[in-house]
Amino acid sequence: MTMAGVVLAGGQSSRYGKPKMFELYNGKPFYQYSIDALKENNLAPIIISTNDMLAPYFDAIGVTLSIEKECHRGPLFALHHVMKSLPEPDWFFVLSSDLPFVTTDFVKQLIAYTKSNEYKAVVPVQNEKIHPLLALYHRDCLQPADHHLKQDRRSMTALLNSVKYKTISFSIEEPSFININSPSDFEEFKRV
Ligand SMILES: Nc1nc2c(ncn2[C@@H]2O[C@H](COP(=O)(O)OP(=O)(O)OP(=O)(O)O)[C@@H](O)[C@H]2O)c(=O)[nH]1
Repeated sequence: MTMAGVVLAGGQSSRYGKPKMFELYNGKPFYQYSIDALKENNLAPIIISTNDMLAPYFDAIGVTLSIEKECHRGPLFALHHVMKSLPEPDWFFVLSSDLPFVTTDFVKQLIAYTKSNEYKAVVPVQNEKIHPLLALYHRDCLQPADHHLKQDRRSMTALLNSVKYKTISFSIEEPSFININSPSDFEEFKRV
């Protein structure tokens, strides 16, 4: 079984006011935290899914850039684009690029559920909230994703509603879910 890591880093960061994936926490850009959590689980290849405007600013050593022709079409479009361009991997571990507290162990815990052939996605839940942007998708999701995008349905939830997926509950203390949307989010979480 082969598994790729996909870091979603092509958003608009409108709430942040500048491209948030390059914000530094302890001297390291946010997107690098996601790469490291995937790399430390030996996932390969590691893909940064982004667009033409942002691509030149990533330190791309040891990773592959996947550049969307049309930008800002959302995470489902990005995942579909990566799955189509990479015929090899069975599974794709998707992580946003705004998760400076994501852990290697969190990634490892989800990977453990891909051993069964029963599920086409493995998605974590915290406090009853589902987190499709820190989740695993099987290659078999490509066809339903294609179908939804053709109908202009762009949400990951639409995809999840059309495949059998496993949810994994995490405690309220799990820090991996802390995503940074605005400068005030960042200030608050640095304090905590
Ligand atoms: N490749 C790619 N990544 C995306 C796209 N839209 C969002 N993302 C990424 O998905 C993650 C979650 O995005 P959001 O924070 O919800 O949206 P955003 O556009 O980055 O920020 P806002 O404009 O403030 O909503 C981030 O890591 C984004 O970089 C897209 O169209 N393509």
